[in-house]
Amino acid sequence: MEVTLKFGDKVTVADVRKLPDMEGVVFDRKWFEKIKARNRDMYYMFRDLAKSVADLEAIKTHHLRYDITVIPPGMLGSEYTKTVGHYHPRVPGTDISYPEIYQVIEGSATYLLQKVKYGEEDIVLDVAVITAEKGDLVVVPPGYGHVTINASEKTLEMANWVCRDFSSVYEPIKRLSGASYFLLKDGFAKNPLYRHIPSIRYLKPMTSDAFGLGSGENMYELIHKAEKLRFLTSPQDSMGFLTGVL
Ligand SMILES: O=P(O)(O)OC[C@H]1O[C@](O)(CO)[C@@H](O)[C@@H]1O
Repeated sequence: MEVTLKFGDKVTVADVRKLPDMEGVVFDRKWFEKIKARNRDMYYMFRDLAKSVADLEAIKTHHLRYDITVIPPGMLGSEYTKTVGHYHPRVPGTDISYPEIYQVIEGSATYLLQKVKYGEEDIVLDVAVITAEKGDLVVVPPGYGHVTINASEKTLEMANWVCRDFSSVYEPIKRLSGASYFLLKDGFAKNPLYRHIPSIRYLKPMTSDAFGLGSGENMYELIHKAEKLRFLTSPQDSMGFLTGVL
């Protein structure tokens, strides 16, 4: 059965990540092998949303994309449900990778952000964990891979703005069977396949006023102040801001 979202006047059909898509990134492998054939839905991605034709034009002109992702609560065996996780490629002609910004619309999200040594993805230089609630914002700065975990009992609905000109990079996280930490019922557990993992830095999310939004205002509205999203498409011009977000 199709899962849909009405945004503006348009109804969008979800891209669905199913349990077999989590192959290789789940902590509890025994559980995964037993259950993967069930092919159950894990999360729903509604990509490239816009409230009007004019907004979509503006979004495309600024090389942006606005997505909503819905992650129902649940367990992957002993691990909390999560996204597969990925990195972003570098902006052409630079050594800076594309950043991203998330906002929680409903529920609670645990964002795990990790920076690895260039060319040695099993050596982690920094790990930050940010728990965000409704209205909170989290910027994924250049150089950080990210996984979103729903460690709550409610459905998580979150939005992201990101540059529309690239595809995410999945291979390093898949090859290492997940991110550097897994969130289990009794806390974070290190992924033994990484050679070096630092302790987690627990950080706070940004609030909407950091981007000139009203309290709890949806960051979709930033399309009407698109200069505030320029750091997503030309991060090399906003490194002062981006190096200070974590
Ligand atoms: O690509 P993954 O790791 O499954 O994560 C999905 C999320 O990433 C995005 O592609 C944005 O980075 C969203 O559409 C979605 O929230």
